[in-house]
Formats: sequence, structure tokens, C-alpha cells
Amino acid sequence: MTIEETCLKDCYVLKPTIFEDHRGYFFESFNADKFQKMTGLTINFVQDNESKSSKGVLRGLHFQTGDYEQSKLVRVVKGAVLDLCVDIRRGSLTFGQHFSVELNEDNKKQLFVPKGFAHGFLVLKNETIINYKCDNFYQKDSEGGILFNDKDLNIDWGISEDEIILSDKDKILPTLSEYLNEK
Ligand SMILES: Cc1cn([C@H]2C[C@H](O)[C@@H](COP(=O)(O)OP(=O)(O)O[C@H]3O[C@H](C)C(=O)[C@H](O)[C@H]3O)O2)c(=O)[nH]c1=O
Repeated sequence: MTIEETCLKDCYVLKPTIFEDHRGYFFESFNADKFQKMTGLTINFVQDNESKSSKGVLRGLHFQTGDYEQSKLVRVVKGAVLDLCVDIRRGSLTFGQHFSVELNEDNKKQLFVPKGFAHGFLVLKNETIINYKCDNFYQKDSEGGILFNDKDLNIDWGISEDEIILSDKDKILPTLSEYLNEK
């Protein structure tokens, strides 16, 4: 496994070692010991999620708050996404900044999204299946979100907004400043 730091502290891109032979391939999709040795972070994932989406779907930008904040380890099983996270940790030197990376079935890259970040992805290929580990359980009442096209975040999703498919919930999320003012 290799690991790359990003412009955001504690946010990493991981690339597992793939073992290929005449039958196909094998790789460890997560190893707590290797993860801890390479990041210095001790993580205890308690919930795995999976979603399938069509090309053009954007899920996010979501997070959970308080005692239910989640770190996530995100990977694509089939297809491709532009995976993105925004640092919304108050007082962080990179507050409001984002990092994005293409995760796909070929590069098998994974994005580690720390607690205190909003997370979302734009689906680049039809029938994309994404799987991610969370280190805290889903708690509906602790869900939060910010608008994918919040002008202050200056995110370039790479396609025009009228091509993006959102849930009704995500269409009416607040901007980051609106969210912070509500708190
Ligand atoms: C997140 C979650 C949802 N649900 C239920 C609640 C809804 O009835 C249904 C769909 O939920 P939602 O529309 O919030 O799913 P996404 O839009 O994919 O949300 C996720 O998208 C972004 C990218 C994330 O990082 C979060 O993990 C998560 O917010 O699944 C559960 O039962 N457990 C869960 O952990």
C-alpha cells in the first residue's frame, strides 16, 4: 500500500498493492495495522456503506456533527467518481479548502476523509458502485450538509450544473457560511 498526503492535514490518498495472476486480482481493501503505521492514526471503522449511482449524480456535500462525526475511507468498486472533501474544521489553517481525486475501478485509489470534513462525489461513469467505511454510526439527527456549488468553496466539478443530478435534499442545502451562522 502507498499513501499520499494532500493539501489538507489528515486527508490522505491510499493506493493498495494489487496482486494479479491468471485468475484475476487480490488486494487488501483495508488493513488497520498498515493504516496506523502509515498515517499515525488509529481508526476503528464500525459501519460500511455502499451506493450505486448513474453518471452525473452528485451526492453531497455531507457530514455528521458532534458525537457522531465520521471519518470515512472511500473507494470505487465499479465505475468512477470525482471524490471531494472540504475542510470545515473551525480554526483549521485550511478551513474552507477542498481536495478532490478521481477514484475508479482501475486505479483502486481510496480517499481517507477525516472527521470535520464535508464529503461528496460526482459520478463519472454509469452504474458506479462506491463503498466506504465509517468510524461512527449513522445518526439521522446529526446529519449536516453544504451546497455543492457554494460559491465561497470555488469547487470546479468539471461539468455544467444543469447536467448534475441531485437529491431533493441536496438541492436545498445551505452554503457553508449559512450553515455556520445557523449553529
Ligand atoms: C448515510 C446513510 C443513509 N441511510 C439511509 C437514509 C436514507 O433513507 C437513505 C439514503 O440516504 P442519503 O440520501 O443521505 O444517501 P447519500 O446521499 O448517498 O448520503 C451519503 O452521501 C455522502 C457522499 C456521504 O459521505 C454520506 O455517507 C452520506 O450522507 O439511506 C442509512 O440508513 N444509513 C446511512 O449511513
